[in-house]
Amino acid sequence: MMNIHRDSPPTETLPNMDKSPAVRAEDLTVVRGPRTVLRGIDFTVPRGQITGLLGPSGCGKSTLMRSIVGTQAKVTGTLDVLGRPAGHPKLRTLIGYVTQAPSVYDDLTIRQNLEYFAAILAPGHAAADQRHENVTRAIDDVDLTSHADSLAGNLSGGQRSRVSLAVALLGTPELLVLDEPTVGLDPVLRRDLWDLFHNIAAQRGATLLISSHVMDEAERCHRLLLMREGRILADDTPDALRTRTDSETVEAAFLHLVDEAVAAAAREKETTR
Ligand SMILES: Nc1ncnc2c1ncn2[C@@H]1O[C@H](COP(=O)(O)OP(=O)(O)OP(=O)(O)O)[C@@H](O)[C@H]1O
Repeated sequence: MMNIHRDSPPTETLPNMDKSPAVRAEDLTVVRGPRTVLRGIDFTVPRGQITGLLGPSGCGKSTLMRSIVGTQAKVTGTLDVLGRPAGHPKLRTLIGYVTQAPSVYDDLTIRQNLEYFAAILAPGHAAADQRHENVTRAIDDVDLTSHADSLAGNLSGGQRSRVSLAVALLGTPELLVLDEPTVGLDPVLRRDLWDLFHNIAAQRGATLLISSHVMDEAERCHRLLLMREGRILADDTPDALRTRTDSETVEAAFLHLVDEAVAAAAREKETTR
C-alpha cells in the first residue's frame, strides 16, 4: 500500500481553500497541423478534487493536458490555471505533469532518477538538504523505498509508472496532470494507484486531472469531463451523469450522450440542407 504521511498543512493554508477553480477554460481551441483538435470548449476543474478526463483514443485528451501545462502550441481562447494564464513561468513549480511516455532513465537507480529531476527543480548547493528530503519523501509516497537503489531498467511497468509519479510529486505541486497513468497496469496496481491519488487529494488538498479511456476508472473520480471529437460532452459528477441519462454505469451514460450528440448533429445537417 502506498503512503502519503507527512504533516498536513494547517487548514487555512490548504490550496483548495481558494474557491476559484484550478483550471478555467472558455472557448478553448487548439489547432494541430491541418486539424482543429479542440473545438471551442468551456470547462472548469475544481480545486482539491479528482477530475477524470475520459474519452476515446484521439478525442483530444493529451492535447487538452498539454495546453493546461503550457507545452501546446496554437492554443486560443481563455485558459487560466491556478489563477494565471496557462504557460506562465510561475506555474512551473506548481504543476506536476506525467506524460504517456514518461522519461525515466534506465541506467540510473530510482533515487538517482529522482535526484536528477530534483536538481532541475531546485538547483544549487544550498538546496541540497531540501532536495534529499523531497526525494526520500516522494519515493516513500509511491511505496518504492525498498527499491530506491534498484536500476530503473530492472523495474516492472507498474514500478516505472510509480517512479514517474514520484517525479511529479517532487515539487509538492498544487495541480497534478496525469496522462493515462494506469495504462497497462494490472487491477491490483491500478487500485493502489487510485488509492494514492485519493490520498494526495485528501491530505494535501491537491487537484488532480487524470485522463483515461477506461470507463470503469470514471467511477473513482469526483468529477468527470467526458470528451468526444474535440468537444466536451459532459462536465458533471459520476452520480449526476448516471441519473441524468438514466444509466447504471458511466460507460452507459457516455454512450447515451454520444447517441444524443450524433442525433443532434444529424438534425442540424437536415435543417441546413
Ligand atoms: N502533431 C500533430 N499534428 C496533427 N494532428 C495531431 C498531432 N498530434 C495529434 N494529432 C491529432 O490530434 C488528435 C487528438 O490527439 P490527442 O493525442 O490529444 O488524443 P488523445 O485523446 O489523448 O488520444 P490517446 O488516448 O490515443 O492518447 C488526434 O486525432 C491526433 O491524430
